[in-house]
Amino acid sequence: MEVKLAQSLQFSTWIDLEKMVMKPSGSLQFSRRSREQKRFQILISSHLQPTRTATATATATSHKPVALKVSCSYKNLQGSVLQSGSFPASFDEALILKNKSEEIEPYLNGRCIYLVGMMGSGKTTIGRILSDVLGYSFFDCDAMIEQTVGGTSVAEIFKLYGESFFRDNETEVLRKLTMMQRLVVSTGGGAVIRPINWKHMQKGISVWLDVPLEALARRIAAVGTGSRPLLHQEAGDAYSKAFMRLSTLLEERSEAYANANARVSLENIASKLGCIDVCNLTPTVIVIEALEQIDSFLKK
Ligand SMILES: Nc1ncnc2c1ncn2[C@@H]1O[C@H](COP(=O)(O)OP(=O)(O)O)[C@@H](O)[C@H]1O
Ligand SMILES: O=C(O)C1=C[C@@H](OP(=O)(O)O)[C@@H](O)[C@H](O)C1
Repeated sequence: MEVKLAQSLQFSTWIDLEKMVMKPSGSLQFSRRSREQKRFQILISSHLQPTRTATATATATSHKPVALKVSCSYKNLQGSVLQSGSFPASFDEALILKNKSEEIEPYLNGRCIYLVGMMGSGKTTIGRILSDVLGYSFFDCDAMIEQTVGGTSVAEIFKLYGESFFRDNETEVLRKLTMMQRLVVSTGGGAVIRPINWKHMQKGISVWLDVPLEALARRIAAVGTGSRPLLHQEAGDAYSKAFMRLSTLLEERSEAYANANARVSLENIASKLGCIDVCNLTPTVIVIEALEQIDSFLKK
C-alpha cells in the first residue's frame, strides 16, 4: 500500500557566507551589505512529499522535498526570497532537530528547561525528546511526587491527602530539581499557580506549551482522565467533560503560563506550516519550535 502525505516545514538558521556551497541548480544573489556582514539568517521553507510504503512488518518513510524556498533576513529586516524551486537535496525533521539542538546547547550553559502548560499539552512527550537531543536528563514532577509519597499515584494523593498536600510536595520537588543542572523538567499543569514555584524555575528557562483547548480535550479524552484527578468532577462524555473543566482551569491560569520565558504556540506553528489542524503537528516539529523559541529568548 502506498500513501502520499504532503507536509510543509519551515525553519531558520544562521550560515557563514564562507561555508556556502553554490549549487549548480541555482545561484543566490546577496547584497553587498550582507556580503560584508559575512553571517546572516536564512529562512528555509520546504514542501515535503514523503512516500510511505507500509508492509506487513515495517513502515518505511523517505522524505523528498519537492519545493524549497530560501529567504534571507538582515538585522531583523523582513526577509526577501532569494531562491525558490526544486532542490535535489533531501533532509528530514530529525536532522533539523539535531542541528538546532547542537546550535543552542552551548548557549544554555547547563541551565535547566522547565516545561509548563495545561494537562495534556505534551510536557512529558516533548520533554523526553528535548532532553534526548540536548543530552540532558528528563524529570517528570508528577512521577517524582508519586515516588516521594511512597509510590502513591497522583489521583490517590489527591483523594487521600487533598490538593494542598500535593501542591506542597510539588513545590518541594521543584526546589530540589532547581539545584541541579542539565535537566528538562515536565512540571504539573498547576505548578504555575504558586509564585514560589516561579522563583525556583527562574534559575533555568521556562517554556510554555500553548495548546488550544479542543486539542487538549481530544488528547485527554483519548487516554482517559484516570490519572488527572482535577478532571474527575464533570458529567458527560469524555471529550465534553475534559473540555469544560480544562476551559475553567485555563481561564484561571493563562496569565500565569504567560510568565514563561518562551512560548510555543501550536496555533502559530500550524499557521507557519500551513497546517489546518494542530493535532497533525508531530512532537518533533513542536520540539524544533521549542528550540527556536528558546534560541530567541537566549538572544534577547
Ligand atoms: N504532538 C502530539 N500529537 C499527538 N498527541 C500528542 C502530542 N503530544 C502529546 N500527545 C499525547 O497527548 C497525551 C498527553 O501528553 P503528555 O505528554 O502526557 O502531556 P502532559 O505531560 O503535558 O500532561 C498523551 O497521550 C500523548 O501521547
Ligand atoms: O493541572 C493540574 O493542576 C494538574 C496536572 C497534572 O499534571 P499534568 O499536567 O502532567 O497532567 C498533575 O500534576 C495533577 O493532576 C494536577
